Parts: sequence; C-alpha cells; structure tokens
Amino acid sequence: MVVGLTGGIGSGKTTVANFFRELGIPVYIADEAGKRLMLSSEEIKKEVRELFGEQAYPGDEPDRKYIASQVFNDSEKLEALNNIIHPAVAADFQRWLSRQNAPYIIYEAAILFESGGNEKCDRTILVTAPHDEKIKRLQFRDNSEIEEIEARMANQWSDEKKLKLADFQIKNTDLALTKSQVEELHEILLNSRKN
Ligand SMILES: CC(C)(COP(=O)(O)OP(=O)(O)OC[C@H]1O[C@@H](n2cnc3c(N)ncnc32)[C@H](O)[C@@H]1O)[C@@H](O)C(=O)NCCC(=O)NCCS
Ligand SMILES: Nc1ncnc2c1ncn2[C@@H]1O[C@H](COP(=O)(O)OP(=O)(O)OP(=O)(O)O)[C@@H](O)[C@H]1O
Repeated sequence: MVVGLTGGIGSGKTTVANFFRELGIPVYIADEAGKRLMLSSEEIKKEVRELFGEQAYPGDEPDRKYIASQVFNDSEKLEALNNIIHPAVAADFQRWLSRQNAPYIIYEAAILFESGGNEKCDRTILVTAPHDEKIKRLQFRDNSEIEEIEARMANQWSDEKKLKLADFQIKNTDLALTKSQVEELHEILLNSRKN
C-alpha cells in the first residue's frame, strides 16, 4: 500500500515522515530523490542546462538558488523543470518500491496533489500548520526571505483545496501531539490494509 504524504512548504512533512520511519515504515522522499538525480543524471543535467543556460550548472552541481530564482516567479519555467524532474523521480520510485517489503510505505512529495501523484497512491495524508508558524520555522531553518517563501507558496495549492482530496490530515503544531497523531494513523493504516 502506497501512502502519499504531502504538505505546503514548511508544514513539517519531513518531520512527520521521520516519525513514520521510527515506527519501521519505509519512507521515500521525492524531494531528496530529485536532488540526487540532479547530481547523478547526465540526461537531467543536459536538459536543465538547455532550459536555464550554463548558469544552472556552473560545474557538476546545480546552482539551486539560481534555478529557484528562475522558476518560482515563472510558472511556465517551473512546469518545464517539473517535466524534466518528475518522470525521473517516478521511475526511481518504482525501482525503490519493488525492493520494499512492508505493510505500507510512505511516499513524501511536496506537490503530490498539484502534480497528480496522488492518483498513484492508495491513501493520502496532508500535513498542515498555521501560515505564520510555517514562515517562522523556515526563517529559522533556512534563513529564507519571506518573499522567497511566499513565491513558493504561490505555486502550491491552498490547504483548503488539498484537504478536499486528502484521506487524512495531520495538524503539526505541538511535536508531541504530531507524534501521537502519526501513531494513531499508523494503526489505522495497518488495519485498513487487512480489510
Ligand atoms: C527549484 C529547485 C532547484 C530549488 O531547490 P531548493 O534546494 O531551494 O529547494 P527544495 O528542492 O529543497 O524544495 C523546498 C521546498 O520548495 C517547494 N518546491 C520545490 N519544488 C517545487 C515545485 N516544483 N512546485 C512548488 N513548490 C516546490 C516545496 O515546498 C519544497 O518542499 C528544486 O526545488 C527543484 O528542482 N524543483 C523542481 C522539481 C520538484 O518538483 N521537486 C520536488 C518534488 S520531486
Ligand atoms: N511542530 C513543530 N514545532 C516546531 N518546529 C517544527 C515543528 N515541525 C517542524 N518543525 C521545524 O520546522 C522546519 C520545517 O519542518 P520540515 O523540514 O519537517 O518541513 P517540510 O514540510 O518538510 O519543509 P519543506 O517544505 O521546506 O521541505 C524544520 O526546521 C523542523 O525542525
């Protein structure tokens, strides 16, 4: 059973994914796979260079800050980048999935619903947190500018829209409460598999 896990920027997806990992559940993180593939795949490097110029890959490693500055205020360029990265991540995920042996696995992706990835999931979980809390956490973690965070948010669906499609919601405010929501959901997922 594939359980999709998503949430807006800074909502706490990775924090929640790590709680599932502590329960012994295999977790695939699409953002990390995308990063790894941008480093290892010559095909991706070539296509990204064609799209954004040499500046996107000054050497062997991508200039993520430069690419971000090009895509989050230009939805056509973002779509073109997504079209390069997402199929490669999907193939990598299928290879990973075929090696797993667990009652269910977690597939964590930032834009699961926006990209239609939810259609390949048996269940979906949305992590939510108050807007100001997300901004505070990201400023603390990454030293990000508010404008940069809001530009990414503008390219993601609202929680209201995603909640209509999600099977479960995890409200990530207090970490201890988040952990207990994960433990409860884990039991539900184990049982729903038996039905
Ligand atoms: C633009 C890139 C180079 C910026 O890299 P950077 O290290 O700054 O950010 P990172 O990848 O860690 O993402 C941080 C957050 O930004 C947001 N974000 C990233 N990609 C997207 C996207 N395509 N659409 C909307 N939001 C996005 C998410 O909330 C994500 O959690 C990178 O995000 C990227 O290659 N994105 C396109 C591919 C993609 O969709 N990746 C995510 C799922 S595979
Ligand atoms: N409940 C919480 N209370 C306080 N800090 C939190 C909480 N949940 C997450 N954080 C912190 O907020 C930051 C963002 O969390 P996390 O990285 O899990 O979010 P994310 O949704 O995966 O982020 P991104 O969208 O950038 O990939 C991290 O520094 C994390 O340690």
